[in-house]
Amino acid sequence: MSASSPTYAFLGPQGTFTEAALLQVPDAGQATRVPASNVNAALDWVRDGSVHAAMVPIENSVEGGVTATLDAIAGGGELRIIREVLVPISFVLVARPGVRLADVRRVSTHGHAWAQCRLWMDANIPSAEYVPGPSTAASALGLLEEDCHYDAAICAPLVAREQPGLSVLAEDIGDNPDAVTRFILVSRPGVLPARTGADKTTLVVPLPEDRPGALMEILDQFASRGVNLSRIESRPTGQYLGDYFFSIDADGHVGDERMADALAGLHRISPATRFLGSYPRADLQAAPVEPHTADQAFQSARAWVAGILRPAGEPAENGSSASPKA
Ligand SMILES: O=C(O)C(=O)Cc1ccccc1
Repeated sequence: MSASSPTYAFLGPQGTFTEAALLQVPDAGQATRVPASNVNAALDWVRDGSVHAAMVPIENSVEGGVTATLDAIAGGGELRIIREVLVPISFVLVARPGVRLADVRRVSTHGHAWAQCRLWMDANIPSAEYVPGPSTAASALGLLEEDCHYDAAICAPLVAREQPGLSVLAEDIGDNPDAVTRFILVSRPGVLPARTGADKTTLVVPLPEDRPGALMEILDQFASRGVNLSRIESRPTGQYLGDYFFSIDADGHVGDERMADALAGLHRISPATRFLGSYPRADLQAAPVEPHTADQAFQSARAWVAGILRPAGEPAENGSSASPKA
């Protein structure tokens, strides 16, 4: 891995929506791009230093969180999200030339693509059996293999255009024409992306065991500091039945006083809370901030308490005295 040109892993092979997301990263077009066969492999390459960063899907507007990614970043060696990318998604149904829609019995694709084409499938090939694939492009390319055991695949229009061995049986088969998937660029902990004023923070918060109201306490750390949540999902830790963590996206940057204070509160309640990064929002939308939760309000509140604690007559760090002038 050379220091000058970055190496990026992505959920491959070529032609996945994840590759389209990676190509939105300014230097990715010229960078070395390495396809991974699954999200875990891509993230392990980041952890062991074989790549600088990996692009993986995290959430889509129809199915919600991509659990493979939520689980993979929640455990193992620490990782940091340094960027998010939004990709509008449209799907096509492809098959080998000569195969007709009426011939299709088994269809392969990524689970999130299948979930987003359910209505179309029910209306057009109701008896089709689903064959889970590692990615949309992997399923499409699988059709070209000699021993392929399915008849059609759901993938991005680009894959079909670039593969002469595939023909398009149907276009725009997604149930929601406005479907968008969110992808994250993940690196090892290092430099924190600068605060832009329109940022997002991702956290993993283990639910404290057997404590009534624990979830409410967690939520209150955000609510009482004016921090809005844009995603919250519970996931089983896999350790034992009933053991859960929360995967959370919150509006703001750890450099914002209200977010830093909320994180400190979370750490008191759930010390194994994991910080997964603060990074610019893809939509550049700044969250509205009430005056009483702005940085200045936290700073003046801290100064007020410090003044109470300071021995009488001792000047504050900025030289002013805590006691009001007569
Ligand atoms: O399989 C792909 O092409 C991916 O990049 C994962 C995915 C699948 C469905 C919608 C968005 C992303």
